[in-house]
Amino acid sequence: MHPRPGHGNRWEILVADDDPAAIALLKAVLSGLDVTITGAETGAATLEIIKSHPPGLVLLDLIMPDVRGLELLDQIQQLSPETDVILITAHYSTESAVEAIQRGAFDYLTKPISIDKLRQKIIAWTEQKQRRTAAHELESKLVEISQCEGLLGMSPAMMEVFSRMQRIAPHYSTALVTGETGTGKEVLARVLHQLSPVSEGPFMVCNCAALPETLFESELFGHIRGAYTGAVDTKKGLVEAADGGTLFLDEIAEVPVSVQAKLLRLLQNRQFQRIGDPTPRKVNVRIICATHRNLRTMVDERLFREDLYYRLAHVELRLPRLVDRQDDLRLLVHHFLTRFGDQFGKPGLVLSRAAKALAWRYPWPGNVRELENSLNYCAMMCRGNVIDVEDFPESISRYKLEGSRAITFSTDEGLVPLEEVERRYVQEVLDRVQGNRTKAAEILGIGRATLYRILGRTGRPEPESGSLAKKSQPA
Ligand SMILES: Nc1ncnc2c1ncn2[C@@H]1O[C@H](COP(=O)(O)OP(=O)(O)OP(=O)(O)O)[C@@H](O)[C@H]1O
Repeated sequence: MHPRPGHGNRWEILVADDDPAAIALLKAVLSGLDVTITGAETGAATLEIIKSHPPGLVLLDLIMPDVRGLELLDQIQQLSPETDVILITAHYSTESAVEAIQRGAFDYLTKPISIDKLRQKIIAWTEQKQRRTAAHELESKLVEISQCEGLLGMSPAMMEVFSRMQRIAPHYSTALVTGETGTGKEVLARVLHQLSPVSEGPFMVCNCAALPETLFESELFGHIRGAYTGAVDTKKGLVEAADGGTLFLDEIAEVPVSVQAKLLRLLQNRQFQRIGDPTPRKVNVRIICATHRNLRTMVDERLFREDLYYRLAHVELRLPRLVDRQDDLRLLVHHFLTRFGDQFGKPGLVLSRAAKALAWRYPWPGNVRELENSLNYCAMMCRGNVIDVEDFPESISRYKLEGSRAITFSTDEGLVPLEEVERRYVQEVLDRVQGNRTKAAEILGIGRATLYRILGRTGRPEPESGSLAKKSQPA
């Protein structure tokens, strides 16, 4: 548990001292600060308070009647790792101060205590504690959201997706998930289902691209016996199977135009008919559709019904390309390397510097799926537990630096700011001189410090690329 500020945002401090006069004195000295102070005169009383109501800080007298101060320090830390301890002793010795800090004490003070010094220390502690608590809370929220059912991400773009998803999940009846191939649309659909009120119900997947037109309708809506040649039995479709849960229609753009009207009826009224059966049926189902295609363009080309498009586009979640969220790359690489390291019995699997540089500059057109498959391959191919450039599939390891990468000035979201263009150009020049920063700075006519500043702008870790040329350039 993370001790929180006590009443009215005041931090709680416990003074553990066998001398009641010393407790009273410390209470008086700290009375003007934004803290609440309690006292304990024995080790046992101290531990009782730590167990029942852990304070943010303990001012611990090293000499207690029933237990050695350092032992008490250990016990406090075991019971409440987030509680800080400042040790107070009458006799200063460097060894005991060092030992106290090594054993995890936050600070060390000797008697007689200077009132000014103590107040300064407590003020500094409350400020630091405030910062640590805020950072800790943000971090756990991020981790919790990022790990939402295996949909990893911590980039601003993914944070925006998570935030939208959390707002949509309780209320949507139909949602559209868009994004390039391999960006995680199906994973997102599963998370949306998990977050929705029907999470206990079934999650049925229909891959619209995998079904021939003739089978599509029957697969989706079912049929009755004798409805057509070969329909020997009455069969429920996916729509009915998903009743009480979610139907995921992957590759919705591939739904034959002939079936789109029936799909619209399902979306509008939750009504459908089995093939050959005139009775309309009702279902209680949430529908999530996904596509990597631009449905708007398909509407203009009359390949997709406009009314169906508007019904779907009403609630849209768009997943960014992997290349546009490089902050996630490190997270995903780590995740997949851990997974495949376990799978192939190669714990502690890592990328060499050159491999890292390659992974960071390769555009990953197949997005997370391509990254996952490639790292799976690398984990299988590498000899020890270090993956090098040549362990990557050839299409990636032979990815040429020179001339192969056009600097893109726009992303899916639109044109990019000048600062980003500048950063990309600097990266391009750096690539062409095989990571030689002095040479790159010379060509660009800027100092090395400016070059570092420009590269550092995204906060993205820039692996050293000096050794890349040797390892990753095609023979
Ligand atoms: N954010 C993520 N965190 C962890 N794994 C992910 C993430 N995004 C995608 N993946 C993994 O990448 C692979 C592809 O994901 P998914 O099938 O959801 O992509 P998709 O966008 O539906 O692809 P397609 O358009 O080709 O159907 C899956 O194995 C999935 O587990």
